[in-house]
Amino acid sequence: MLAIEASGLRKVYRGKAAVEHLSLEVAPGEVFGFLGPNGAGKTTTVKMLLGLVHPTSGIARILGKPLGDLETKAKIGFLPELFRFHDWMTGKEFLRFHGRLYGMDGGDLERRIPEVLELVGLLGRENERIRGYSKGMQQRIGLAQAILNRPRLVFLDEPTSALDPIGRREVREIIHHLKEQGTTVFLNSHLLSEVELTCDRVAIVNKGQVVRSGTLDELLNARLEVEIRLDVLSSELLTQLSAIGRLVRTVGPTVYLEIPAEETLPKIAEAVVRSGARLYALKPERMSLEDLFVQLVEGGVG
Ligand SMILES: Nc1ncnc2c1ncn2[C@@H]1O[C@H](COP(=O)(O)OP(=O)(O)OP(=O)(O)O)[C@@H](O)[C@H]1O
Repeated sequence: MLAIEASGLRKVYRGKAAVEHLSLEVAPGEVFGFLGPNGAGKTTTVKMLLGLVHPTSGIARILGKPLGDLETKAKIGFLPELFRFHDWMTGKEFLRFHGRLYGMDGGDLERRIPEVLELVGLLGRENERIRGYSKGMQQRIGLAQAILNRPRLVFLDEPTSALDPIGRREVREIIHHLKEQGTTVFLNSHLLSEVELTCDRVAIVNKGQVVRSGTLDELLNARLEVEIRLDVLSSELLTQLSAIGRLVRTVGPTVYLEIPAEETLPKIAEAVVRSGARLYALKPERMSLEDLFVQLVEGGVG
């Protein structure tokens, strides 16, 4: 059973589609990154998956059940973006308040609160008012709230955007811990380097549609940029190399070539040797998620 399965989801606001034919599959236990530029339809998608907004059309199942199923809702956690806290409450009061909203009973809630406080590194600070917490602590108490009900699936909307590098690392560790416990994590984020470090699989969404999805290896190994360092570069060799891959640039006798796969590397070496040039380096580097994101979003690749 998939954690999330969506097919042809569409949401129209006042005649304009915010989400269009969106299909997704998220496996249980996976940390899934959902990426896209501002206005791409990410929040609308999450709201539909959470059962907060009705799709105009399309179907989705969450933990095997149709959208809006009440029993399923009890197994889902959610940390909204820029979560507004009742900041006059102490951390503990805040968690108690949310625990009751989740319908947790007193004994279970009192046992669970110290567990989540420990997990987010706030044990010992629970009797202080949230108003006095740093941004990082506020984000962590928000995370504690999102996992209080031991969810099988957690949606985190930009959980690290307000944090410094240490705060980000802490949130990454919490996500890692959730994964170890088998929790599925659906992460909305603009911070692509974070996503590269955290996620097993990603989907990139643009203008309401998924334009690319897969594991990071599948997406990023699909294109390699190779540095070919030579003693001399003849125009014949440059022509031959340009036929093997896409010429990115040359710097003196060094050529940068984009190639589709590692299997192309021996061809490059052969072409160089045949031309009589000497090969000092043949260095493939995979694209960063940021390169791919910019290419898909700016190039409008479907
Ligand atoms: N309640 C609404 N009424 C009308 N239009 C809406 C509503 N919610 C979203 N939209 C529009 O739908 C589109 C997608 O918005 P959405 O908030 O889902 O994008 P997003 O990818 O989450 O963006 P961001 O990264 O900026 O949060 C936008 O053009 C937005 O203006």
